[in-house]
Amino acid sequence: MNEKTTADLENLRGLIDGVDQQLLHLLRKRLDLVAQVGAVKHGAGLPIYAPQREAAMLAKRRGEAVSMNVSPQLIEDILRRLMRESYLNEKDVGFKQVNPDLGHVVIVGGEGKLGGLFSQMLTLSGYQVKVLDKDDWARAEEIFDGAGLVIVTVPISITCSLIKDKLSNLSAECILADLTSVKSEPVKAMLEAHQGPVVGLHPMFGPDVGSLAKQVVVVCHGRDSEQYQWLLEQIQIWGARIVEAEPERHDKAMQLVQAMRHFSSFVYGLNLYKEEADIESLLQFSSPIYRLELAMVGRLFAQSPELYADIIFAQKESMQAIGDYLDNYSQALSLLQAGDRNAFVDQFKEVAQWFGDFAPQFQRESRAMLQSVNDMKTD
Ligand SMILES: O=C(O)C(=O)C[C@]1(C(=O)O)C=C[C@@H](O)C=C1
Repeated sequence: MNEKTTADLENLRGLIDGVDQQLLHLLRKRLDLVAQVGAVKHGAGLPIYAPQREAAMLAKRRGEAVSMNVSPQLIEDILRRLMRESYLNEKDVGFKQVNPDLGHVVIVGGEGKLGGLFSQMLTLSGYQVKVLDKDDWARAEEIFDGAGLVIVTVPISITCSLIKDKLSNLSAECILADLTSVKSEPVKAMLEAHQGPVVGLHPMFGPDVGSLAKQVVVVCHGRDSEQYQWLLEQIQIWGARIVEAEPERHDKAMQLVQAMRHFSSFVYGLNLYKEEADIESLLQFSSPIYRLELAMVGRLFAQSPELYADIIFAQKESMQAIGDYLDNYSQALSLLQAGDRNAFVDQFKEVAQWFGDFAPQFQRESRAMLQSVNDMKTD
């Protein structure tokens, strides 16, 4: 680089620094305004996530961007990222308490991560939360006394027996709920053990989400739904969407969404290990989509084996779904072994047709994810 180029670059970079600093001041200003919105919403009991406002705002800013010759996708990306920050900041103000007359809440297994998250959200909404963990059963009577809501969040393998053995003496006004990732058996166990209101919940997210905005909570109604309507409203104020489902339909979906999905990730990791793959060089040669795939598999092994064993072993019917996958894998492999390229292409087309409009939709969604993966690269 000659001296002039160096000086020009230095000058321009100085100006860019100035613009970035202005951006920073604007961000601070936006965060302060969002904090005020959070306080207003808290007072009025409005949900943290306002999809209509977001859609209207994004459409306007996109239009303005076009007229200023700025990419509309750029402003949308930036605003979506800022709104993610808003969810976190608005959360800190706390939430309206929908049912101030409720007695305290007991979280059975509250030292677990999901239990901890619910405990935090309920506390931020003004409820008194007591945790009952495995060493506290000697004090159980005292902890349950006066409770308005008991939430069970213990490993799936012990959920039903715990409900049956330990939760059959709750008062009839108390709401009994669970957060288990299968629903048929736990809801049945709760209905058998308890006379009062019963509801099965399945939060479709992990405990590290930060905010519940845009997350989904599946609800399986048990008994006396009018008694726990406030709880569903409270969850919506936290920003989550409620999806109602019959326990059987939910559990069937989980065989594919959870058991089969996690099991194939497990086998993928097992295979890399047995093949003695060199992760460093896989990463070096990986396309963004492969990196994403490796991240999806690798993150499994950063978590608790018991948790995944619990999910995978939860329903014996999952074995059928996993067995079908193995059969399809073998059949597809036999096309390859037979060198039958045409049959592979035909099969591909058949599946693509079945995916229909979802295929291009998933392609668009993954494009945005892949760009973020690329943005995160530092070398
Ligand atoms: O306008 C609101 O209701 C806000 O809470 C602010 C804001 C934003 O950051 O602009 C954040 C979350 C909502 O989903 C919509 C918009």
